Amino acid sequence: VRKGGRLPPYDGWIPWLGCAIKFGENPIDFIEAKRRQLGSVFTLKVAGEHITFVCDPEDFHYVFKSSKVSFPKSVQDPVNKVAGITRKSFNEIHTKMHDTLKGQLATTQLSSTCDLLFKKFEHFFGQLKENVDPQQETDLYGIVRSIMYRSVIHIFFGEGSIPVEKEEDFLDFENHFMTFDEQFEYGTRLPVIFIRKWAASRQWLLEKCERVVSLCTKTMPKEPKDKNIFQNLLPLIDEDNKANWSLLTLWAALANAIPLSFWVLTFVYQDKKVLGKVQREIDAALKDGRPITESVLSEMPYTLRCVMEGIRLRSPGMIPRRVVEPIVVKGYTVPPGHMLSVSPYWVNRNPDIYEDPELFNPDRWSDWTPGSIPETFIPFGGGRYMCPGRWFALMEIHMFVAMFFHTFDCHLTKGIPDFCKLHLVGSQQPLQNCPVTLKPRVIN
Ligand code: HEM
Repeated sequence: VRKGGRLPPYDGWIPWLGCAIKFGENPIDFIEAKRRQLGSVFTLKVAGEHITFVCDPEDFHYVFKSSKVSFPKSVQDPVNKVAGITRKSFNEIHTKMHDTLKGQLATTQLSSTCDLLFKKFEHFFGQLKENVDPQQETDLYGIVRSIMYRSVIHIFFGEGSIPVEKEEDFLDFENHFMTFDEQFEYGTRLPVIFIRKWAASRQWLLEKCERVVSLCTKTMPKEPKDKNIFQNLLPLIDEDNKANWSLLTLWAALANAIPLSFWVLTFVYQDKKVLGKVQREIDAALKDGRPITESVLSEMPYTLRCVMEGIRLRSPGMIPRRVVEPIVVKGYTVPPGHMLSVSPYWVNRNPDIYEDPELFNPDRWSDWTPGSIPETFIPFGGGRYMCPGRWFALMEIHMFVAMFFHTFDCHLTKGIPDFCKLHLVGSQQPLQNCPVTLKPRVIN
């Protein structure tokens, strides 16, 4: 600890509440306004929590690499509140769960998952192509959810685990999952009495997850290679928390990847030059109706650059770690108990890193090597507990948008919707529907 132990400058002078009211109105913009006012290290006092932000990329290692901060301690209480995982279960198995999932979704293991995902996407894209009415407006985000939810559920938990094939079952799932997801952050903080609808949806989902656990247990194959993703995790989990862990895994697998797939589609459809380049690349790679494999994906590098650029523009508002020992950043001492945080959303808009940062410009990724993640690109977090699903996420979004651009001509009748700045956890959601007209493409 530095002599004198100066605390970072702070905002939030109202006892206990701090700056919670102003912060709550628009947390994302509030962070940037305070950075401009207070400098690159500052603390927000928000309803009993001290959140210290570090904004200079050269300081990110304090958040991701230091032994003086803890990932488990930053999430164990929120995880208990939203998914009901007990502290004991969390502390005992979290690291094993993380490592097993990371192993299964590592780049070297993705090839069979990629083939399976293609089959699911092909099935649902086929259905959509048959039923689409070019005269009728439809909501693009709804379409993305309908294909992605169903496919990812099959991949993670097995076919029929959560009934989503029939339209009415799917709509039930969609409704409850969206409520759970939209109020996820409130769920980490507020007593259930203030978020009854959210609590009811969580209960509904937990009941479905009980069924997932029971089915995955009953149908457990002997060979690891024949197991679905959750079946590989199941033996690690104590009996009482199996459904809760399955809910958390399901949420993690869907919550970011789906809005991001949607944003990539909207950004590209709004830019005719980019769209033309993407479609030429995809049409060449998918000639003769080839199935999409990892190797075929690698023939569509420009499309992957569009994915990276979409992720850049809609990255999570905040990634926290709990300080467990005093840590000195730029001469300020951040005491134990604070959340030490970075904002991927804002670092991705840092003009020193990205020229003209608000512009959707896939070419800025021209020198990037797929399979690596630049140090300052932190939408997946960083360090020991960086998102274990990142390679799967990039693969699924890449494949999904490629199939979409290949299959449909799409016109956004009202342009790109605004995005919600109310949440800090995860990628931003669209604020309005996104009406589009869709037409199957005729490829010469
Ligand atoms: C583009 C989409 C995605 C983004 C932006 C994203 C982002 C993140 C972030 C920021 C974290 C916290 C990391 C940290 O604190 O350093 C995280 C954790 C996690 N992500 Fe992702 N994620 C995405 C997709 C996925 C997918 C598809 C899966 C599942 C296959 C997944 C599974 C997880 C899990 C299980 C954790 C918790 C890790 C732990 O508790 O140790 N994510 N993700």
